[in-house]
Amino acid sequence: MVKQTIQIFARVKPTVRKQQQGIYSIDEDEKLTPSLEIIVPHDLADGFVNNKRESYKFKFQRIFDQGANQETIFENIAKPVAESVLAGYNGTIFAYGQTGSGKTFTITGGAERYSDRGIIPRTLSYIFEQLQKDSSTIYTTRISYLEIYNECGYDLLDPRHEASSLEDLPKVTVFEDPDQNIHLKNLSLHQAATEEEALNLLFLGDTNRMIAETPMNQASTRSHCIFSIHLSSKEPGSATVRHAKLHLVDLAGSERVAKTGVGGQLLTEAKYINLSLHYLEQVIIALSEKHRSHIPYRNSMMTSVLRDSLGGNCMTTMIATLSLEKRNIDESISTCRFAQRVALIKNEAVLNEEIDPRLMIIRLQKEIQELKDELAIVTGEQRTEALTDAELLELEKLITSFLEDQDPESRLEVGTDMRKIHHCFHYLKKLLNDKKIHGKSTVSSEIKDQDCQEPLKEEEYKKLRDLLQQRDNEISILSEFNGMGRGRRQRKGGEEGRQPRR
Ligand SMILES: Nc1ncnc2c1ncn2[C@@H]1O[C@H](COP(=O)(O)OP(=O)(O)OP(=O)(O)O)[C@@H](O)[C@H]1O
Repeated sequence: MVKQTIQIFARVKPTVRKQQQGIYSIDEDEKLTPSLEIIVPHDLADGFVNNKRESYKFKFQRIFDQGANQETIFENIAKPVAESVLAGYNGTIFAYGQTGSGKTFTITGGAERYSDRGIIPRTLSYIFEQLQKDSSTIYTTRISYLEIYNECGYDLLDPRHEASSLEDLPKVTVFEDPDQNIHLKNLSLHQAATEEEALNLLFLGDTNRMIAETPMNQASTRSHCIFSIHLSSKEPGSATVRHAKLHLVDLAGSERVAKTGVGGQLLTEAKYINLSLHYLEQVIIALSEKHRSHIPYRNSMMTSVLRDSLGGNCMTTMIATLSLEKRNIDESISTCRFAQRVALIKNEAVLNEEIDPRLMIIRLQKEIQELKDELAIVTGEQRTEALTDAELLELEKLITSFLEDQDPESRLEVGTDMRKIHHCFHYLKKLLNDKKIHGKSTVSSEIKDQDCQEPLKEEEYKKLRDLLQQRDNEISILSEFNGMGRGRRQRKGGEEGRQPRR
């Protein structure tokens, strides 16, 4: 588990007019936590005598001044997050700032020059480069692109997007499972095997993105957009799969409604944007306060979707985009204040590992087969097939000789092969039934008969002994009679040294 507070960075958009200089300064002396000082010009102060503060200082992990290019932003902000995603952790990078401050430029990039590519295309490029290098792991990359417009979710990769108006498209809805995991219904996931495929999905989504114009920004995006890269990885032969999500979030502008000077549809949009940003702020405030048990994630779609990114299982980074011009001072201070609160939020990122049940079954089946093979080696038998006719015949011969063996200690040796043991029982049962039903003479019945003859043998033995005694007597008489007393044999009881004739 990695415990980390949300990392906050500031990026200052290049100003057009030189006169804007002197509004802010960056203190790089404090190397570890540089600070940004915003100076409120005197002419903005209310009235002749006032107690208004003249400057505000805010600390950030790093502050990127006007000269910072897209490569620097990627290397310092996005690359470390992409690396943790490759290692199996969830990551989020979100850009927050007023309209026209450079959120889209930072997250997606500018369309004019290749070097203006933003965090999304550079991250895709970096991730696919790393995946290609690592041949020891199997990776699957899927992309989703969600737009939240007026508090409704839309799938920017829905192929019907171009043909249908926004209202006719199925809305993406949020639902929570019993384990409080958030799922998005109607949001498609597209597999991308290469960087090119992933970039095509980004371009498709950007084309479908809701664009409206306001007097303040001629190409101002009026919706929140979440480009997500879902990365699954597994080692060959392993049933453990790692899942990591990287959300790259371009929030709608945070300017105040009054300042935009819009009405009608655009006013409605601005209200929704302000409301959802207000709910985001509520969540941030609740999270930054200690001992708050309830966090109002459910108030808006955006906070529900970003639930894990805010105070959950995620490594999150915020980029405060600032357009530090005189007229934007208030907005810039407000953006920085928001960032300071965000910096207090602690996240706990864990490795998202799970056992794939499909792979687990395959692994267990393999294990069973291995055990069967092992057992077969131990018993010397192939246990998976039915016994052959030859094996059955052999076994029956073995049973017959066992039954015929008069030695009470004799054993029927069939090994540990359960098929043979079962067959022995069946065969014995069959023999007994045959005897009972048909009175057939069987090996066992013959043995029984032999057992019954035992007393007869004893009788015969007695008879023979008597006969021998009689013969002995006769010989003695004859010897005496013929004067052959020397040849007379000495016998105890007339039986010693003689074997009865059978
Ligand atoms: N760092 C930068 N370098 C050069 N041009 C920039 C930079 N940041 C922003 N711009 C330019 O400023 C204009 C407004 O920027 P962008 O559209 O990114 O703002 P935004 O914050 O996304 O606005 P909105 O909230 O309306 O979506 C664009 O023309 C963009 O190319």
